[in-house]
Amino acid sequence: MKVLVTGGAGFIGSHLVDGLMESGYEVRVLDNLSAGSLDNVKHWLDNERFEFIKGDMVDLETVKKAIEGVDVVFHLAANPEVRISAQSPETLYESNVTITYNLLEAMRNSDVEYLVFTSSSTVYGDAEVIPTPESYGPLKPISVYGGAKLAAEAIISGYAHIFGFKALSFRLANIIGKRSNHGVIYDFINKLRKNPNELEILGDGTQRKSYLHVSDTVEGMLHIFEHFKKSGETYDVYNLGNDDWITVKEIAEIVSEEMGLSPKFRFTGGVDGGRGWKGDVKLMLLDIGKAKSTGWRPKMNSYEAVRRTVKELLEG
Ligand SMILES: O=c1ccn([C@@H]2O[C@H](COP(=O)(O)OP(=O)(O)O[C@H]3O[C@H](CO)[C@H](O)[C@H](O)[C@H]3O)[C@@H](O)[C@H]2O)c(=O)[nH]1
Repeated sequence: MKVLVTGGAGFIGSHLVDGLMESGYEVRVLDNLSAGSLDNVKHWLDNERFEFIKGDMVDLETVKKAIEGVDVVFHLAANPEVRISAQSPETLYESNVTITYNLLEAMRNSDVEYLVFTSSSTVYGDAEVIPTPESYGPLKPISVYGGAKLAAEAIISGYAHIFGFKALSFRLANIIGKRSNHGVIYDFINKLRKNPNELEILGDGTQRKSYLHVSDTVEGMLHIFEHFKKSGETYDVYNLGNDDWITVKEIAEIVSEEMGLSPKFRFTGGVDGGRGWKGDVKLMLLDIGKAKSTGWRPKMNSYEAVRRTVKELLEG
């Protein structure tokens, strides 16, 4: 079976590539290397089952070429920064909606059977039900990023029903681990390397979210994909996260402890009631009952995943 991973040189994408290669798939990666790095997949470059294409999905012809001969597409290429919603909405639209539309247009006349998409917990906005199940609605994202992910989910479902392929969306919690090059843990480590005496925390530090290690994420995606293939469904959605959650202040404490530091915490206060930035969801915990009903379980909880990630990022 031949698989295309868009964004396969990125953080989650490269770990997924590892999982697929280890399972014996033929894997092609399409990545524009804007945020990803060849370094993340360099250990596969000499493998005859692996192929790398540097290209931008904004160009439809590039996408059409990349899906030639492919049975399954894992679509992970995206700009993951919720925080640029206010400054660069057009970037988020292009890198989440336009390129997904191009992929779907390319798939119309192709033999691709399955599309797996990484959506986000941010589609739920400030959910009134916590833990939030997939059936929660109406969905009111509070960031352009979350809106763009929801738009992408919606057109994927529409194309799947009209053009005869099957599609699966994962609404991911905050995914962390080795090779991540953005996000709260990465930021805290960099800030403390610059100034070990003081740590700036955006918002009021009470933002509480669920974090899932990338190893559990990839295991979940591959496990649930197999389950989905047997289900006969045209389109389905699964939350992927943890059963617990952790505050930003607790993350700051774990990062400081692992670095052997006791910095003074300086809270910026943030916006809109202590959020790090406009559109930052303050409380996020997904109901992962549906994912668990397939037999998948996260091996690390949010606290363990955070500690492990700090160690991994410090090791470099
Ligand atoms: O220097 C910092 C950086 C972040 N934060 C806080 O830490 C929390 C987490 O922020 P991240 O940037 O790590 O992650 P987000 O919650 O914004 O979003 C992440 O998780 C989402 C899903 O839950 C999306 O998938 C998205 O792509 C991914 O970056 C936020 O409340 C933020 O305010 C700080 O206090 N200080």
